[in-house]
Amino acid sequence: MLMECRQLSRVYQDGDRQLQVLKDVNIAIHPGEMLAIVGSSGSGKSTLLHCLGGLDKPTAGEVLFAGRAIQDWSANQLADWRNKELGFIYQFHHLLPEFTALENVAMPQLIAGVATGDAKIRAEQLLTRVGLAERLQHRPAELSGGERQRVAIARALANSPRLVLADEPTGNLDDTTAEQVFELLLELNQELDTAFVIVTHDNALAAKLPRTLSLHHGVLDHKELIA
Ligand SMILES: Nc1ncnc2c1ncn2[C@@H]1O[C@H](COP(=O)(O)OP(=O)(O)OP(=O)(O)O)[C@@H](O)[C@H]1O
Repeated sequence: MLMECRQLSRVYQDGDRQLQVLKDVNIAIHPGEMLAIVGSSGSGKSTLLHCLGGLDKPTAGEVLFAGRAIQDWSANQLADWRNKELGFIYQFHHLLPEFTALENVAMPQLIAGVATGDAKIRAEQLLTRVGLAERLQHRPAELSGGERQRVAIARALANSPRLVLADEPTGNLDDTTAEQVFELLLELNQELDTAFVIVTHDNALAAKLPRTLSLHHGVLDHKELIA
């Protein structure tokens, strides 16, 4: 199993009130699979993704990556793990504005200790794969919204992660561009050994994926059995 949540709960303190955002969530994510998490606004989707990515800690339960409980790790261990094993894609691209597309995709590799020349070669290959061979030297402000998300996708894949977590990756795009970017994610999942978890409120896009989990007020619709 690549990643698991077991009886995951997250409670936020809201003044003197307790807000239960996730309740006893069980999920098992297999290597290389692709799944969507859907649910209405406030149902806990982003909180779940943050718990999977080690950006938020569960109040109760466990989050396991390759059998290891990540909630016990130090901030340094988590940062190193995120850099090497995970990729993140957000609704807004979060690219570094003063750097070119090529430099943005090379950056996670440089942080991981890859030599500059090798990082640039891989960045060029990835950007070519996502259709941006002619845009390597452009800065984010010189790219369209769809192109920026393609750079963000290439960046997320730069260190060959085992898992990509995407929070509304097409949420800021028009329908046609959203569909194209979503198709690209599907193709990349087929080509690579990388699992993708995609949070979306777009049920039509989610329906294209082999598996969809639905959150309602922090509870998964169909509780999954852990093997
Ligand atoms: N750090 C926090 N402190 C207190 N409450 C929080 C915190 N983070 C999220 N919440 C609350 O938890 C609930 C779930 O939020 P979350 O962002 O996970 O929902 P979501 O399904 O991703 O929503 P959306 O689709 O609108 O992004 C919301 O009611 C939110 O206000």
